[in-house]
Amino acid sequence: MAIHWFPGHMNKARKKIAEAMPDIDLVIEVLDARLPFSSTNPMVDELRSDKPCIKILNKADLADPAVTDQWVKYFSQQHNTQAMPLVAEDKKQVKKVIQLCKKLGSHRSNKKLAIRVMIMGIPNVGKSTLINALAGRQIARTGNEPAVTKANQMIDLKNGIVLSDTPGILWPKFENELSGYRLAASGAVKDTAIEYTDVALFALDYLLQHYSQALVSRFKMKALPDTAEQALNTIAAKRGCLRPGGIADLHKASELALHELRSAKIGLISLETPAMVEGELAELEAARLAALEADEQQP
Ligand SMILES: Nc1nc2c(ncn2[C@@H]2O[C@H](COP(=O)(O)OP(=O)(O)OP(=O)(O)O)[C@@H](O)[C@H]2O)c(=O)[nH]1
Repeated sequence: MAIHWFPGHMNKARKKIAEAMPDIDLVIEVLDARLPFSSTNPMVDELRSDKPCIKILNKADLADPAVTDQWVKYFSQQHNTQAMPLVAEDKKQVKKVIQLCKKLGSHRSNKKLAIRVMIMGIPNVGKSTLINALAGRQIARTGNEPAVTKANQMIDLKNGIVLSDTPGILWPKFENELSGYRLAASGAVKDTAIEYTDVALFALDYLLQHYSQALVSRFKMKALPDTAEQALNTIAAKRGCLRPGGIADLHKASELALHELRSAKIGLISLETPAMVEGELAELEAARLAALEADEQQP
């Protein structure tokens, strides 16, 4: 089941979070380590205001560790923010999250009270998996389809932490077209949002630029393809994705390539770096200013 984020839904989610926030001591934002910028929603920082926040780069087992390090440094520079990579089912790592929650909540005047934590994030980043791991038992349902977390659960972990569940679900933002493609490539948004083959071509183009050796070796390519189209055709040929008459079945090859990307079979791949995202944001801002200027010059 997928959430369709109509403006009504968005306003309702936002209102619920805003109402719950005064009773929250600490926000945990769960991000996808492969695309920490595209899997965030700026509303998290807006709604938490000056409350401390732990940004969890979840699914770190699928991401490029060197790039994840860059993201941890990037987020750690933000106001009242700590960042850490995580594999949500790794008990040792989850213990560290609990310790960090307690440390950040130690400013509370009454130290006997449990720290009240809200877990926030877009669908499918691993919020429920993390909640279950923090609790040490099955509390929230998990699934690889977006939007299974149920509303309004208060969970006493009996370890000094009380979790407020749902109001934390936000929608991915699509202001930046590239973010939309990255979300689709990672499987975070339903494939129907953008044409499947387009997503695969986007991903292959990115892999050719940043992880070409991993791509060549996974699909046993004889030479580095010049273009994403060529790469997709090679994958179709190598993996027998053919239609009657020996024509390449590009839809099937796209499905296969994306599946292997998402399950890290091609390698540990991050879809964006802080430098890349900052460059894109600067370009967007320049385009916005140019459009404003052009508007002003209209008679
Ligand atoms: N590889 C990997 N997969 C993970 C990790 N954490 C969660 N997942 C998987 O990601 C999928 C989504 O996890 P959920 O915990 O259901 O995500 P959610 O954010 O609660 O999703 P909604 O309920 O839609 O808001 C599931 O298939 C999980 O098994 C992780 O650290 N690594």
